Amino acid sequence: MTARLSLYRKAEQELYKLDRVVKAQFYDFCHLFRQNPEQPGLDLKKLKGDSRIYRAKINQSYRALLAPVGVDADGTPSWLVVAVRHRKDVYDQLQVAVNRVTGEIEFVDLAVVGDSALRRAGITLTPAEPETAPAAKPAAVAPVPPPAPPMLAGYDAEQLKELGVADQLIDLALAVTSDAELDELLEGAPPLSKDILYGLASGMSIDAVREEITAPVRLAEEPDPADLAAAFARTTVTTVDKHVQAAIEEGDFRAWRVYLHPIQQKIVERRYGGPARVSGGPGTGKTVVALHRVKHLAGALPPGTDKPILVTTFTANLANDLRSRLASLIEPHLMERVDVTHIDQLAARVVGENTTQRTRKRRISDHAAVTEMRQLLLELDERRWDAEFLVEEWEQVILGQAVQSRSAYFQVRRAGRGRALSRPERSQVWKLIEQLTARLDKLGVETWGQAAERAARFEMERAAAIEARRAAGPSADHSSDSIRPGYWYRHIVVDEAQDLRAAHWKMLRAMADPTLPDDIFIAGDTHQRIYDHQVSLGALGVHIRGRSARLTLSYRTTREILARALLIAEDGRVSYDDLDDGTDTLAGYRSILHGPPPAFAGYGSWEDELAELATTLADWRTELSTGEKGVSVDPAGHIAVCVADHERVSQVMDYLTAKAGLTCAELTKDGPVGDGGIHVGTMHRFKGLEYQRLAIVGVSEGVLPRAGVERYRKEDPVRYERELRKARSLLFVAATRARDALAVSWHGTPSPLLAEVRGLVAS
Ligand SMILES: Nc1ncnc2c1ncn2[C@@H]1O[C@H](COP(=O)(O)OP(=O)(O)OP(=O)(O)O)[C@@H](O)[C@H]1O
Repeated sequence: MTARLSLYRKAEQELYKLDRVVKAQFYDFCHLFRQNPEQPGLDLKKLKGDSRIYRAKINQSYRALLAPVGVDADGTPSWLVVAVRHRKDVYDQLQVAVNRVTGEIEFVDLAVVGDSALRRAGITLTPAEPETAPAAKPAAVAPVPPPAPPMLAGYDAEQLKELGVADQLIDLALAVTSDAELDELLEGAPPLSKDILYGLASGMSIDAVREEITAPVRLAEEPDPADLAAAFARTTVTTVDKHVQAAIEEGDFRAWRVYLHPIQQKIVERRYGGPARVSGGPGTGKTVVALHRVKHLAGALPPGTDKPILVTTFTANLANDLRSRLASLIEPHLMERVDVTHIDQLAARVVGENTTQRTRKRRISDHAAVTEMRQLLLELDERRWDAEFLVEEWEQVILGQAVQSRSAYFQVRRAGRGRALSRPERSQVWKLIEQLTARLDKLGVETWGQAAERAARFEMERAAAIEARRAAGPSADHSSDSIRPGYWYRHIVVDEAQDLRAAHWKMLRAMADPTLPDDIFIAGDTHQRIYDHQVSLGALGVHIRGRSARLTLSYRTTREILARALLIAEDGRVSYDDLDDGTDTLAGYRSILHGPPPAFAGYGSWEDELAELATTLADWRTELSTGEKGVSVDPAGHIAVCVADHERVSQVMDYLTAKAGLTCAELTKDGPVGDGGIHVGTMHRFKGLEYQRLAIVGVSEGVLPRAGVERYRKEDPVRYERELRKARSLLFVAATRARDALAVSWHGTPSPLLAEVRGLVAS
């Protein structure tokens, strides 16, 4: 071998989209190039504009653009493929550069920039292989329409340069006058330039861009712009070896495993003095960061056969998803060191280990507990209290704050509970809850909240014993101790953290040594909280202050979907907590993906709505399997229907199967059940998932929020607001599961949560 060859990310993405035959010819090209780059068939030539870029022939039509990036210790020259494209799209002006902020190699691609933007900035591209005589692009110069004011008129070249925009793009960026022009300019732009310019165009202030986008990726010292070898060492590339074929065939699906955004990378690799948290809107890669964090931590473990890393999340199906994604990211021997368990399962395990078969109880849902409470109130002929209110009071105040006694309950803060309770009322509530717990006990059952609280207590006792032993010093006699000598886990990584209960946090806190760094890593977004478990981590001993980071760039959802989803989450009146005592926002949350605007439509009846749904799903299925944008997909598992409640799941599935001949699988807590291609489930089940096309149906008044909520409007306004916010978050979670297409519909009167979006669609 006389040359080493690597692939720049952009080139890899271009390859994904090429025809199979060209891909195969590219593999042959790589083989020949590695043998001898100079062989005549490859026709290696420098571009005229940038002496560091060469073009070489893949076949009659396609060219690889390459840059020599240094020589290995054994004297082998190293080359980087920066682009793969049709020869008519190769221009002499293409350039590689070293970014002055990140020090990474950047390939600036003006070939995809729109003509009007190029002309406005006075740039003419010269084809490297002209068909006949060299011609400017475009041939016919249409008069440039009178310029609209430039979008970034408030900024100057020096500012863009300082932020890290690639030099070649600066004049063009300052000249663009519309979103469409900006999209064209940035399609082939290096990632940092893209982030900065989209950030400024979406209204972020220059200081916010500097702080959130540039600062996290700035090298300590300005890099040498001429040192391509050093820049190459800093750049993530794919090595072209026998595995490249598999990588390219896998396409975009592997991207998250290989290319972290520099901000994601920083969060993953940092050493934290204590618990740390990453937040960010849907699809910004929080789970991806959490998984890479596990990889990073697992790679640094001392050898062993134990499982010192816990990865946990809210539900069984999300835990399954994390497990399979992690298995595709890390080596099997590291995977064996990781315990992936959903939080209730973990609590159940702790309770199981600390109790005997005889004292173990069957777990019931809160819903079942409300039914028991209702029965109890009936038997007592107690009409002053509402069963749901009492069970919530128990869950959120008594269990949530680990209130152990009646006198403690008199003192406790009941923040967010709405209705105030006098001392005599608290006394009545306490008594009724005592009666309920006695009743459940007799039945041999407990709620998941009770189990979590018990687990927390067991673990806190264990942690206290460990600390006491530590305080006593190594020479003390521990022979009669019944407690295991150490903490369960060295590192804990939590995903979907916004929905964990206070008791879960207390349990987790007690399971990892609080004196060691990198103990707990938390990923979550409070805008997506769909259960009633609001906590203040600091008060539970999980101190994240000063160790929080936020992601703002969505990799999942198109800008069109995001803009509508934001109107659902934030109507200007709602504020969201940051899992501590501060607030969180979605400021700067943005996407660089484009797609059709989501459809919002109302129908006269449920039957009409279902009929239209069937047509939409059939169209989507055909479009995906016939290769939209040139890439065909087996539509199974890529299309889903989301509804507010379980009853509607059955109605949708029955209709689609019986009347439209479409096969469905129901999304359950353990994932899809059945082998039908279209997944159907309640909004709660969609948490953490994503689909290429998604329909949300039945979004009518009285469904979201459910009709029962209305009675709290006067009775208990705080509760009313809480219910409204939960419904809002639920719809927000649902809408942001869609990658490319979203259709939202209702029959009769639409849900009030759609008011703002419908206003936008109508205007
Ligand atoms: N660096 C990256 N490169 C390519 N794709 C990425 C990257 N980071 C995230 N993604 C993709 O973006 C999508 C969303 O990522 P992820 O599920 O981690 O987001 P999230 O913030 O956890 O979302 P949610 O809060 O909605 O659950 C996934 O398809 C993921 O593969």
